[in-house]
Amino acid sequence: MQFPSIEPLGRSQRILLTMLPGLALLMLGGLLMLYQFHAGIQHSLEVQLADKLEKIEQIVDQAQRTGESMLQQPSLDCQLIYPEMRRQATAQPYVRSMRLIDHVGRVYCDSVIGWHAPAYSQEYPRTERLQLWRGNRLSPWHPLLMLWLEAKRADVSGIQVVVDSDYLKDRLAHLERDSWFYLHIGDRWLDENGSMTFPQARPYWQQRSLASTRYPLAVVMDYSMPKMLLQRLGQEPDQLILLLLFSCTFSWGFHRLLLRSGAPSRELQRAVRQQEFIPYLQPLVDTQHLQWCGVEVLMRWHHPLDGMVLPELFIPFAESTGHIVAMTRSLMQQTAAQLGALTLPAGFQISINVSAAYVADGSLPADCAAFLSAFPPGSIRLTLELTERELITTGPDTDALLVQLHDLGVRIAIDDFGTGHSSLSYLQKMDVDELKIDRSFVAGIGSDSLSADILDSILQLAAKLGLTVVAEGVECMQQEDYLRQHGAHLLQGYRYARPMPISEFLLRPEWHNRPSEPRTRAHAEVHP
Ligand SMILES: Nc1nc2c(ncn2[C@@H]2O[C@@H]3COP(=O)(O)O[C@H]4[C@@H](O)[C@H](n5cnc6c(=O)[nH]c(N)nc65)O[C@@H]4COP(=O)(O)O[C@H]3[C@H]2O)c(=O)[nH]1
Repeated sequence: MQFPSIEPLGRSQRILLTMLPGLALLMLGGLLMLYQFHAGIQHSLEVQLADKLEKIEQIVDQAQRTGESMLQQPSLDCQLIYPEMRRQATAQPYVRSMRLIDHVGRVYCDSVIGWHAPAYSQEYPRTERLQLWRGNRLSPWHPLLMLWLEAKRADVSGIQVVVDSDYLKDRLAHLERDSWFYLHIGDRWLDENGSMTFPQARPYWQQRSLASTRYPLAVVMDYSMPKMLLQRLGQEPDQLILLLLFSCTFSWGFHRLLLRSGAPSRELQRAVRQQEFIPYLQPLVDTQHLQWCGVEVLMRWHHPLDGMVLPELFIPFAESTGHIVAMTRSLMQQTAAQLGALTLPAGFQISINVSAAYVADGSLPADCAAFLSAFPPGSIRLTLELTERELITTGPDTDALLVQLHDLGVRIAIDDFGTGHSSLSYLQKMDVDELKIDRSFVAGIGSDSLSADILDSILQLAAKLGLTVVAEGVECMQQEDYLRQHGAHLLQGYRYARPMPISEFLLRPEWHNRPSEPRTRAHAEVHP
């Protein structure tokens, strides 16, 4: 058996230890997730910047093409060119108006109002290729983009192409919150609402910009990475939920691992300390009246992880390592504590399995005395069942021990009689009171003639030696009838009850409602 183990840690220490790896995983996963989100956001911002810059460059390209086409006209005399200027300003997308500037720096032809009266005319700066204006005479608060194209000809200095800021702001607009785009030209900024502004100085906000390689302009973005990360987390909660689930599962797995990490021997010691080996009782039934007149105490391991563990999975290991002594002592103490407080029927038999290691240990008589002292003197019949699983060393020491035990009123039974090769030699060398016929022989009743013959022989032998015979594994009426007719004294088996916890045993009416008078007589009759 693989022994599950719980280290001797306190509950809170265990919980903390269990949570730590989960928390570490959560933090690591969280950091990885944030890193992934961060990289995704950065990439998306770069893509958006590039996209907006490209769209704004397309607008400026269009304005430049329109201006250049005007400058290529053979004559730039205003009266001749004005209809074409007007037509171009109307027909070309994004272009709002155009102005031809003479070498003095005055507007002499405007696509909106035609040729200028000198009073209206004004000087325009002709050095900046691109400028952002807050507005002009016609719409003073409506920002405009001015593109200056110098003409390499004698009759004109150049042309100014005006682009409405509405087209630009539309290109800057986007849906995401927590980021803000600007068009930056010279020392001026146009935001996505179409206002001339400066980016606000906000704590924790960062800026990225992408400058055009063809024009003196840049698209700038103002953004808050923490806010964008939170927003992304809100948009994609499934990753976080998955991470949480994974961390919890990891913690749980670690918890299981922690519980299973001890060595088998240490685990048995721990289980003894925690009183996880608990007594189950299976009734012994007298063949005369078929009434409950005693119990066999059977060990169960109530493991906190694996639930109820049957003895065959841990007893052989416990016997080979010697832990069985402490385990049986604990079982005896628990049984005495729970049954000793009750008023049991007189002569109530309590059979306990005892391994060779306990016989050799030397503490057995004292433990039996302590067990008996929990009950009124003479009220119970303590029977120790010695199994043949391990060889019990016979000799003077064992003889002395058996004398000591008999002096205390303790009876000795040989368990699983007939299955091992030393059964008969035990009978010869030890002062035995009871034989327990193995359930394999009982199972053969009615079907296997060889088993029935062996069973008959054991019953005859026991009768000759004056020993009590207990038959285990009685499951049906045929077996019960046979055993009653052939001289067995006590019966044990699923026909009457399976092993059960003491609390359940105490609730069973079978041992409460026994008529005391016939029982006592029967007892006297069946027990030599
Ligand atoms: N098929 C069948 N089985 C029945 C029937 N009636 C009883 N049994 C089972 O037969 C076993 C009787 O105990 P055992 O011969 O002393 O055999 C015991 C005993 O050798 C050992 N054991 C149990 N408790 C202790 C203990 O406290 N100390 C020691 N050293 N060994 C123990 O483990 C063995 C198995 O114990 P359990 O699993 O409790 O199995 C018990 C019991 O549940 C039935 O009608 N049909």
